[in-house]
Amino acid sequence: MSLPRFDPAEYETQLAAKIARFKSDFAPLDLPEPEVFRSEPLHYRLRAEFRIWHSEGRLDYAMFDPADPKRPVLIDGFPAAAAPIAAAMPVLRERVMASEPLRRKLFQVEFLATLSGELMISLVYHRPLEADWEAAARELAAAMGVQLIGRSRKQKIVLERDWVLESFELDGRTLHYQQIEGSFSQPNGGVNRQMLVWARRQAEGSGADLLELYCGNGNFTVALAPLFGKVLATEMSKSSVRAAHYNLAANAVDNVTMVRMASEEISDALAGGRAYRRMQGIDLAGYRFGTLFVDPPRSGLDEATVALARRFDRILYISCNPQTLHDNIAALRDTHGIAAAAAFDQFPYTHHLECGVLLQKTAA
Ligand SMILES: C[S@@+](CC[C@H](N)C(=O)[O-])C[C@H]1O[C@@H](n2cnc3c(N)ncnc32)[C@H](O)[C@@H]1O
Repeated sequence: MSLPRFDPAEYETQLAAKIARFKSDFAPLDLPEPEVFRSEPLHYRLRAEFRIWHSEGRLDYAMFDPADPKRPVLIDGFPAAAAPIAAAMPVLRERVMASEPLRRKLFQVEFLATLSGELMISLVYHRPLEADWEAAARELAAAMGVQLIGRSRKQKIVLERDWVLESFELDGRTLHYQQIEGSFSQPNGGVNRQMLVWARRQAEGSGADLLELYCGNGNFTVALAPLFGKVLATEMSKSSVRAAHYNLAANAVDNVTMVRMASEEISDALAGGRAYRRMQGIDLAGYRFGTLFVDPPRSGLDEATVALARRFDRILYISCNPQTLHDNIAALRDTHGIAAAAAFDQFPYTHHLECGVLLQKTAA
């Protein structure tokens, strides 16, 4: 693997190759023709991080080629970066270079942007940060109009807030999402919107109640909840659960119960396993679950969660790893078949492909 080349002239050819591979790998599982959702060919990434390379008073953004990981590749810009990041990169570099407290032992820079135009920048150092850093950082944040965070070992300085607020229109609603520094958020904002639209289309008319696992900051929860009676949503990360609570309130979604639980734990609880303190007050018997929605990490569904999924009539599955998606669908093949499929090009110019499938029960 090497650093991607961002050449829009190659975009369609590369995407066609990924789709062809998806179709042939999944043909033995009777994959229906997938709907294909394209990315913007440039400026699509809302997250980016770069090492900082110091040389004789000069600073450069650097990336590392996995094929040659010791040699920094100095870059002038990053064509994949969303507009707020692309505009901020040269300004930040000049300002940091001109300021001793901001420049000294700066190791890494992380950007998190939103479609709504907000930007947060984390400056990561190999030294403790003191008052002179904070004074210079406040000036920088005000001049650039961004959220700024300083981090070093066991230290995190947040000047105003450690999150940005995403907002966009979806099927006639304006949705708002808090996205917290260091927590998961979808990297390609345009493709994420298309995933939400597709997932809503698959869920339409399913009624009954929804169980969602791996809900993160409630990205899909907020979009899907109005299509269901009640929703039980679970996620493992504390900061994501905090953001999810904020996002349910910010979008006036009031039919969701959120629990911080690993998928293995909720699968165990629903299989009648041990009593979990975090489930106290939740009337599991009061849910009429018809749909399971999952968006797991690259490792896919664990065995207990596959066993849980088997009990659902409809499984809506978003996956960032076709290999584990394939294995999970193969494991469910005796009870479920693929009713709809989609390919979302979240990661242009790489071999990665995000996929969506709707699995429907074919046998008890
Ligand atoms: C691909 S992200 C999807 C998040 C969310 N659906 C979204 O669209 O932003 C996967 C999420 O699963 C969570 N996660 C990872 N392992 C988990 C586990 N064993 N149980 C529950 N959640 C887990 C991560 O914290 C992360 O938020």
